[in-house]
Amino acid sequence: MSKAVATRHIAVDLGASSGRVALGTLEGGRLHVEILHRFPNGGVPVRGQLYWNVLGLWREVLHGLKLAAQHGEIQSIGVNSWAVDYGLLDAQGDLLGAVHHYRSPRLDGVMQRVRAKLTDEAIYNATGIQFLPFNTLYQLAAEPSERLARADKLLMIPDLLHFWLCGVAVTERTNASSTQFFNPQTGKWATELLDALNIPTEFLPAIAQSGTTLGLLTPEVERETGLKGVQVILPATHDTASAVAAVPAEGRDWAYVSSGTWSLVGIETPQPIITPRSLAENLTNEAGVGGTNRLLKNVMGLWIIQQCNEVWKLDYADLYEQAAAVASCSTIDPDDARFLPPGADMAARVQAYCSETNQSVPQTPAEITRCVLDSLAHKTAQILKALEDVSGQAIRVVHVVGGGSQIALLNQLIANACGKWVIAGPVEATLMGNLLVQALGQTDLPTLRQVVRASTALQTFSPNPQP
Ligand SMILES: C[C@H](O)[C@H](O)[C@@H](O)C(=O)CO
Repeated sequence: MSKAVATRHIAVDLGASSGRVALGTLEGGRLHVEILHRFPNGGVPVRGQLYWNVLGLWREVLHGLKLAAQHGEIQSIGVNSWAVDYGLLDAQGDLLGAVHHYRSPRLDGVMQRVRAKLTDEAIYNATGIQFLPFNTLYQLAAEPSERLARADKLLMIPDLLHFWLCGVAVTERTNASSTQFFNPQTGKWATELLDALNIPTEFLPAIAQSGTTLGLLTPEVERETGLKGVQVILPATHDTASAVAAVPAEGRDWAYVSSGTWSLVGIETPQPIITPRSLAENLTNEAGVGGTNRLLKNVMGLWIIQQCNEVWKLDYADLYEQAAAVASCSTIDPDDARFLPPGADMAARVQAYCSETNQSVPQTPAEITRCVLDSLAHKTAQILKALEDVSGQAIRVVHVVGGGSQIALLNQLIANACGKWVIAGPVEATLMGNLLVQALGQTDLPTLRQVVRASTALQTFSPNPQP
């Protein structure tokens, strides 16, 4: 596999709290990643609702591409982001209004209304997706029908940026699978669910696989950035799918935690697992690279601590060091609905949960952080058990990838709670997965993961009772 000639690719990774433009160089079976541009992201509150500033993100992406153009010849570019959110375009290709944020209050009660109309079995059997109030299915159900009637195209966030980059409008499969109106068995949109809710389906684009070449940058983008002859190639556009592709695992007895704002806890299976048991566990089946299935569960993740720290303004490394020094006390269910919306009162919500459940109430930032990390570790252990039961696959090792893999305390707590070895890294799994799918196409995952292993230093945590 080791090619003598280096190839160079650009990955754009848009996360809920920040974005990056990175340059990846693949040479001799190793991938070198250089982050050229970092920028903040977040919800924009307007008149009681929450939106994404996609035009601001686009400006940052263009700036990153200008920097990339100074690095010589580049073969391709691909964009990934969080899932479920979308832009609507009119027949001229112009955005129809602002792009809604999945944590916006417009979704309050919508999932319940849809579930009262369609049975859980009908939705789950067609899609295999975890019931989460922000899934695209419920977002479309919350749209005014006049806005939907004017829409000519629905594009998920990375697909929207690919459209702006090269003028081609498709939906990449890993992101399509997050919507809860994609059927992973047929590989087609589950239009019957939308029909039943009187939601039009004509605006759904064709579904394309990761590794597909969409085309060259438009002349406008070339002029704006100075890049020339760069192909837009679809990575796994759902960030979690890119991260899972870059899990440095071998064999089959492993699970992953893609650890960041969200904690995505799952395993890879050859086929979707859609059974009464997987429905009862509310497990999700999202598409992975190379036709794999990601059987996983969303856990609220580091979001709770991030929101607390918006107020505390502490250095994260110091905060985690202090949290390691305090004793475990109480635990919360991180997926309790109260933790989903943003808010300066997040620490108070954690305290209220502890008080309502008759546990001791953490007081200091270190105690609250410890409580959240302990809770994430316990939740991870519960989900791994459910994944083993539902799939029949034994899990021996847990790979923690993404930004959260740098938190040694959390890795150790996960190892302890699960009684399994944890291998931490790479931190940049999403960028690596994105870049390697561009570089290697629909290659086999073992080859891709071999490159990740050759390019990354990993850390191992053994399960023991000491945090
Ligand atoms: C809504 C979340 O973004 C989504 O469920 C999760 O899979 C993700 O993309 C985390 O970045």
